Parts: sequence; C-alpha cells; structure tokens
Amino acid sequence: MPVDADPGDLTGDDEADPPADDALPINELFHSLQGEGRLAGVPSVFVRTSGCNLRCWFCDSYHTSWEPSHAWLDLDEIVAEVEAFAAEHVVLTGGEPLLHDESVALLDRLDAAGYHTTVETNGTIYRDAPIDLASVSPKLASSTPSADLVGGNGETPRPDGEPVDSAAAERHESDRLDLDALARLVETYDTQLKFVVTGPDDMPEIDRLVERVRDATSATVADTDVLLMPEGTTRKTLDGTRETVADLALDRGYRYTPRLHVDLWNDAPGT
Ligand SMILES: C[S@@+](CC[C@H](N)C(=O)[O-])C[C@H]1O[C@@H](n2cnc3c(N)ncnc32)[C@H](O)[C@@H]1O
Ligand SMILES: Nc1nc2[nH]cc(C(=O)O)c2c(=O)[nH]1
Ligand code: SF4
Ligand SMILES: [Mg+2]
Repeated sequence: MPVDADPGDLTGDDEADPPADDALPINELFHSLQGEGRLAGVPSVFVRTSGCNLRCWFCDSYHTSWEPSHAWLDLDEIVAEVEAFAAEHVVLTGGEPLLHDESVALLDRLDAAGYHTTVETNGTIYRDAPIDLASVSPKLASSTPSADLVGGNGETPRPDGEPVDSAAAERHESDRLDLDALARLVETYDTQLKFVVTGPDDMPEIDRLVERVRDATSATVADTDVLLMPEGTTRKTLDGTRETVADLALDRGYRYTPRLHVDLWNDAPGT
C-alpha cells in the first residue's frame, strides 16, 4: 500500500487509520545475519517499520522513506512472526523506528520474551525503551539529496528517476542532526555510532560530531565505538568504497564495519 512520499508526511502513516491501537506500519520482517556493526554475523530477526523523518539520497530502504509502503501488524502478530524464527536477537529498523510510539511497546514485549534488542536509528529521536544496543547512524552533509546529485558510484538519488524536490532536501538538511537526542541516546544505551562514509571528505564532519557528542555527555565514547561503514547498496558499489573506508578507519583509529549482507547476497530483498 503506497504512502504519500511528500516530505510533509513524516510518519509513514497513510490516510487509512491503523486497524488496532497497538499496530505498527511494517514494511518487511525477515530472518538474516546482522550485516552491520559490532554484532555482524549474528542470526537476527529484522522488523522494518515504514516512515522516516529524513530523505537520504542513498537510502537502501527506499520503500520506507522516499516511497513508504507497509502493512499494519499489531504487536501480537509481530511477536508471533518473530517467534517463528529460531533467533535470540531482534533488530528493529526502518525507516525510522523511533518515530512510532508503538515501537516502545514492541521493544517491551521483545525484552520480556528474552530477546536481545538492537535498534537501528538515525539518532534524531530519543525514546525510553529496553534497547540492548542502540545502533545510531547520524547523517552527514553527504547524505543530503539534491536535484543534480549523482553519487560517486554513479547511482542517481532516486531509483525511480524522479527529480528530488528542494523541499525534501531542505527538510533533510535542517533535520538530520539533533545533538540533544544523540547525546541522550549515547548517555542511556550501549551505543555504536555508525557513519555511512562516501569518501575522505566526510572525515572532518565525523571527527567534529564525535567531539561534540563527547562534550555533551558523561558517557565514554571510545574511538572503537565509532564505526565507519562504506556507502553502497550493491557489491559493485562497495567494491569502489570499502577499501577507502577501511583505510580511513585504520588511519583514524575508528572501527570499520562491513556490509556483510551486501557482500553475501548483494541487494536481494529480505536479506
Ligand atoms: C535504512 S537505515 C534505517 C534506520 C535509520 N533510519 C538509520 O538511518 O539509521 C539502516 C542502516 O542502513 C544504513 N544505510 C542506508 N543506506 C545506506 C547505503 N546506501 N550505504 C550504506 N549504509 C546505508 C543507515 O545509515 C543505517 O545505519
Ligand atoms: N542483514 C542485514 N543487516 C542489517 N543491519 C542493519 C540493517 C538495516 O537495514 O537496518 C540490515 C539489513 O537490512 N540486513
Ligand atoms: S534516515 Fe535511514 S531510513 Fe531514513 S532515509 Fe536515511 S537511511 Fe533511509
Ligand atoms: Mg539495510
């Protein structure tokens, strides 16, 4: 069910009301290996909510942001689908999962059932929830869409070829960082800061942002809590970015994270 991609519609909720008070707009739910970050390789169930407050040009989950679609599933249905797989880890992702009130109730249910919970978030929204690993991916200037942006890899910002409207770009640029939310996430949860790196030009912004987060919180942010992840949704693109990003991590003392799922399964759906 397609949802308005107007950046004014930030919730991903479409015109139809949810069928139950405790329903979430779910784009996909699947079993795979965690592909990114310090738990890379761990079998996990992925619950992907629809709707995002940002519009990264490179978004690998286009059908949750630029052109959101979903089915409404209530918490009982989501938990039953999660339990159908033999996994101890659940990854709540999106879109932006922390947009939705009901994500907290889902995390409560998963925590009570004994699951390890990871939340993949862009770091612009803080919520109090049982999160075992906050996998926070603050968005850099290089994520902002523009009418003429063509990634270094030759990918256009919108796979459907539609031009990017300037309102989406302006909204993205003004909303992509919220230092208070970021500091609160870092303060409260075991956190990894996972930056999508398009090239060496991203490094000064990463260094500055890490310092600002350190200044804003009493929690320790070790260099190895800062992860550099190469931009790319296909093996071919990653072939052009991963070595550069690995060298940048080595040079700076940050951690490198692969995109294991892309290396293994390229851009296959449900991986
Ligand atoms: C689709 S996002 C969903 C969660 C949240 N909206 C966020 O951005 O963190 C999941 C992860 O994929 C990363 N990601 C999205 N597109 C990417 C791309 N083209 N290359 C590398 N990582 C990407 C995001 O930075 C984030 O770490
Ligand atoms: N295998 C796999 N690992 C992932 N880690 C974070 C993902 C995400 O889209 O949030 C993701 C994903 O989509 N697939
Ligand atoms: S914040 Fe995450 S889901 Fe939203 S557009 Fe960017 S990568 Fe996609
Ligand atoms: Mg993904």
